[in-house]
Amino acid sequence: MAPNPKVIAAYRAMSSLGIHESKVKPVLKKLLKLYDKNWELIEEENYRALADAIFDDDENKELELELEQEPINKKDREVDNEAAVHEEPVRPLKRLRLRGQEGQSSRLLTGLGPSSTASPLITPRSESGTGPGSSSRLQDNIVDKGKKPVSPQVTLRGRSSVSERTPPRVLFTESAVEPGASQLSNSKTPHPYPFITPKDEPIDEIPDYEVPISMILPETTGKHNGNNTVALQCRNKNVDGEDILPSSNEEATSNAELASSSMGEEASVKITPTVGLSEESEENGTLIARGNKDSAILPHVANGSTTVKSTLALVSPQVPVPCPSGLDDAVLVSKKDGVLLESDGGKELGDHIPQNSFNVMNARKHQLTTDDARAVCTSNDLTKGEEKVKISWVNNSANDIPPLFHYIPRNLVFRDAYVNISLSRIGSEDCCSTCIGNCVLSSKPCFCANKTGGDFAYTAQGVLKEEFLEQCISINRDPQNYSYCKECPLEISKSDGCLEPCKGHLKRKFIKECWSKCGCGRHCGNRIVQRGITCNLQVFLTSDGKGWGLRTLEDLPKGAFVCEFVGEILTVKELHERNLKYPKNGKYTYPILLDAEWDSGVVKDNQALCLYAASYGNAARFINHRCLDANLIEIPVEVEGPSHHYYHFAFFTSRKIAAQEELTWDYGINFDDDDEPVELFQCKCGSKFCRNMKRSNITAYMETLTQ
Ligand SMILES: C[S@@+](CC[C@H](N)C(=O)[O-])C[C@H]1O[C@@H](n2cnc3c(N)ncnc32)[C@H](O)[C@@H]1O
Repeated sequence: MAPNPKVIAAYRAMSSLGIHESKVKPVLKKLLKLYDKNWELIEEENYRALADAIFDDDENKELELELEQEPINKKDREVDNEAAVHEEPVRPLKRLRLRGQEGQSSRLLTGLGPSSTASPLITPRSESGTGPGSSSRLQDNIVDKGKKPVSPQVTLRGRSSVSERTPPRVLFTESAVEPGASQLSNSKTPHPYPFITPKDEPIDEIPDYEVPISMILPETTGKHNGNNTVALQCRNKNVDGEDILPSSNEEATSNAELASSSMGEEASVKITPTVGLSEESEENGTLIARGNKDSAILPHVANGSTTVKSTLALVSPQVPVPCPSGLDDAVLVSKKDGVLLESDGGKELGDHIPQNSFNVMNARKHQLTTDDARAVCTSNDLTKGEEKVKISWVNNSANDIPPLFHYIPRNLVFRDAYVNISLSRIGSEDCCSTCIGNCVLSSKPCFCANKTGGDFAYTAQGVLKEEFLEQCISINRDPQNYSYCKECPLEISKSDGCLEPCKGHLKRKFIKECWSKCGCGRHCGNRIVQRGITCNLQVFLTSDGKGWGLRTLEDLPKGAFVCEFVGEILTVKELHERNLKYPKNGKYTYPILLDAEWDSGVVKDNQALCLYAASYGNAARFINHRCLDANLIEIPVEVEGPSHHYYHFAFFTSRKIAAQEELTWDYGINFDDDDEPVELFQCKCGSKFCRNMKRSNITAYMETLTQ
């Protein structure tokens, strides 16, 4: 193959600085990966980024050597590094390195050097090595959850050691912030969410967005009265005031409309899940679709665009609330015969646009008035009426407010994700079209129970069956339950041509719920997650330094559905692009991979999906991590169709939970994995099984040295 002229030019430029080709090659490779092969960035200022990176690499090696020789003399270096942070230029590579040093100097310093490949690695990572890939993961701000078994600490019920439990599903950025500090505080505490910088803006200028919904479940039901002023910690009511489950089949209403509906297999309306925004259009508040080839089909929005008014979830009357960066990211559009639709109410504006164009959603930036803000605060409902129940929040001082985000009760496609929901894709074996009433009460489980081993996952009381729950818990704790893709979409998404081996995906047990193509009624007991949140939750500031958390205000039985993790549906490629973008904006992310079927063959780009809740999400974004003995467990739930590329990520209680207890789940982080490319948070879960103990102790020890 002919040598790439750009590469040759880079070698030449470095050679003129006296840098040998052998030094340039590995660093250039990393840089190409980091910049997504954007040569312009590399060539800029006569290859300054490349030269910087090579010098950094040299420095790293020197420091590494020093560290080996002089482990205790760390304090001086940290002072130097701190100074370097202050004069740090905006180049991402350098910034990342320095950021890493703050928390874990020696580990990240090896990121670019060949020394990192020298250390023997443990299965399965041993196959991959840590050379180019590891630093790229750092630069991507992606932390995969290590899978390698590490020093066993505790053995649970004869299963694998606690520290082995490292499901690789939640991705955190290293810029995940130090929680707990007030965003509005004027103290010197580091700002917990750097992208939410209070500005001196009048409250009237707070931008607001109306976001049309892309995926609407048929059971989206009543809203509570937003005018109610709710005292903190009051019990929420299901607004419909209805029993969640009917006590008998007779009570259950059949879904006759659908079963006997004239809506045939092809009667769906195509909804484009995506739209791009032009900067120009954003400025004047109108979002112009750039178009997208993919479509989703939704049966229940045949009358056009159903919209959800999504506004900033939290405001304070005294405080100007800036719009977090990226809030413009999730914008969806619906297509209806080329008619221009206005997002509030799906009103037709009458202007026809060409058939092959997607609609313009008038996502005007609403001015949030002081009255609006006051209403939000007095109603103290994080959901702003989007859920059946209110979710209150409490703080310790007027200055503490949870991070700003758009509350959405259902996942929304950001742009490219292929979420094909159509009646025609639901085969007769994927639904129970002949059922009537409540399937769970029926003597013979219907087709929908096949996916859960021929029996329903739920009891007639609407909680998970003990056996099913225990199986899910044990699967999550057993590292044997990982499968590995031949070509991992996560690696492919980096599109740098050098694929690392798949790091493994947990093979989970799915729940399949009855849905609209089923004959049963909306009160069927096999429809739990699709009903949304029904329990009484509250967001609160934790007292142990984890930042905001979510708790229950009522006793919850074992196996009860609490909430699903809701966010924007991104392709992993889009996630990668965001991660490259966000360091610039100082934004943190916490995506969840929907990776249940990635090992099943080649997964198309637009089908490798994740959920991203930084800008658009629900109450689940406040659930903190607890190692191993968390009181929630995540279970994938199939609702709208048999696809396992898109599914719901639902949280159920893994034991009885008393009112006021904080809700936690195990993010699956392997804190002991020295190969982890980025520093996560210092775990303060308090569990006796805490996997971060070793590191906590080391950090505490290092802190005593620097005092
Ligand atoms: C999904 S958010 C949870 C909500 C978050 N506490 C907040 O204030 O918005 C994840 C972040 O919470 C914090 N966190 C979660 N679990 C933690 C734990 N066990 N110890 C310390 N921090 C934790 C970390 O900062 C992490 O990046």
